[in-house]
Amino acid sequence: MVFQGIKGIAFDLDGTLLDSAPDLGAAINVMLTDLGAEPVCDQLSRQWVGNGMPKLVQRAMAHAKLCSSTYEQAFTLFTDAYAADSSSRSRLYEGVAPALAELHKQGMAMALITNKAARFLPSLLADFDLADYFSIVLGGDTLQEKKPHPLPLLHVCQQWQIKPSELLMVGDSKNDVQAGQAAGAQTLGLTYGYNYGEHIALSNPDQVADNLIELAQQLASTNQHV
Ligand SMILES: O=C(O)COP(=O)(O)O
Ligand SMILES: [Mg+2]
Repeated sequence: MVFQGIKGIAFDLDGTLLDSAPDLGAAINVMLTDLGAEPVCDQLSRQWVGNGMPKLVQRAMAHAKLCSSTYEQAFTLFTDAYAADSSSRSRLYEGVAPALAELHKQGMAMALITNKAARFLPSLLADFDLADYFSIVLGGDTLQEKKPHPLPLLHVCQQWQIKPSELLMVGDSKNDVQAGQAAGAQTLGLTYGYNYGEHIALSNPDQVADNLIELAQQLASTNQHV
């Protein structure tokens, strides 16, 4: 990896730190079956994740050919089901826990920038022991814009008083890479998450990796922190 001068890291959540698609898919299936549609498999619904919960519900409804006039009801069914259980089927990806612990030990500033609705974040971060790592947590509905817009990343840079070029955006989706590129940040794309079935290399991040295991060691040797 060739990252230089990194003073802070912004991590994406779904598909990057947390394999949350099984719980998202289960809640989607509650919504679909309650509205009289067939449930879908996890492999399909994970391709709908990435642009926030309203888009996830809309993509599921379009697939099931449900009338858009039932959207409000569908959204409530989905969010109620996800609020009831957002973590029992989800798992941290391999290497995430040791990488975050090592970066934290190094004193690296870390933020979470997800497109997931903010109300679901406190319990998820607690359930997976992530809450202490992030000095800033932004959901998809925290600010006026969400990824791929650069605003959340620029907000983090402003809070930390660092230049965008000193921020590393780490994510699994083209939304993360595009937000990073638009902000002027450095970008790391992960190969294992949810990217609409596309390889993350097609979005041209500065680097591509299969996991986070080596990130902490490499940043420790080449960078200073805020
Ligand atoms: O909620 C989504 O659509 C995706 O969330 P993410 O930004 O953490 O990948
Ligand atoms: Mg993601």
